[in-house]
Amino acid sequence: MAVGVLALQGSFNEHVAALRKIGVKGVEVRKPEQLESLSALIIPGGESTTMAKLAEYHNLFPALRDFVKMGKPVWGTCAGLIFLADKAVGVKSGGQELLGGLDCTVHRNFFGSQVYSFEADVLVPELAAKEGGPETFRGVFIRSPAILEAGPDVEILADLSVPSDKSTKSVAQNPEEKSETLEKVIIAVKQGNLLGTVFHPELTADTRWHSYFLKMVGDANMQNCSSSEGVPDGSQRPPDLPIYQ
Ligand SMILES: NC(=O)CC[C@H](N)C(=O)O
Repeated sequence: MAVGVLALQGSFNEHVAALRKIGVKGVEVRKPEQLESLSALIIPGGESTTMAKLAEYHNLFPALRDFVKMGKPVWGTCAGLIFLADKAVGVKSGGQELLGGLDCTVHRNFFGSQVYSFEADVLVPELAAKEGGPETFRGVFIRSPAILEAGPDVEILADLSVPSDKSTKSVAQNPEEKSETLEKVIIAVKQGNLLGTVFHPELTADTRWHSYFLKMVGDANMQNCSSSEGVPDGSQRPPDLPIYQ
């Protein structure tokens, strides 16, 4: 199985390293034709405006959009999630091109600028159920977006309570702070074969999100095999799944 990692800018090396830890080779993608042989793609965090400009420069938009439309699994982390969303607010003047596909509206810098980056333990029951380990995951939020709205087909995997005045400073300085006026913002979603996390699993030692995505890829491959003509026989077996450690 070949999993691509969009390698225009941002934390693509860290995703490749996380994949290697779970026995999967990540292929750095910089050209449209490289997508043809891939079964899945990770779009890393970084800076979504820059990523869009580079994708435009390398003529990647048509091939990336086709990849999403074909139903191949795609996981966007942070800037990658913004890129994958249908709609983004809080963007630079003049807007920015999005890949689209994920039926969400994201706020590009919901928590504020770099100084308001923070870490917090987030409860992700789905991840714990499928991958085991602790119920929480250490979320690294760097100039993080948040998902403001999600469409009816979007499954919410995790949310985070933040002060309802969106006082980014207090979230950043004390994410565990108890306040009476909290509101929940969505921070991880799944829509069919698309996965989005506003935080950076590739910057932690916990590879459960990568394993979770790889299972989505395995399931998608199985579906492709069983929906192909005839009764599956030995020759139609899905590609071998990665070795989980
Ligand atoms: N860490 C990140 O990926 C930050 C994303 C950033 N808010 C953007 O606009 O792209």
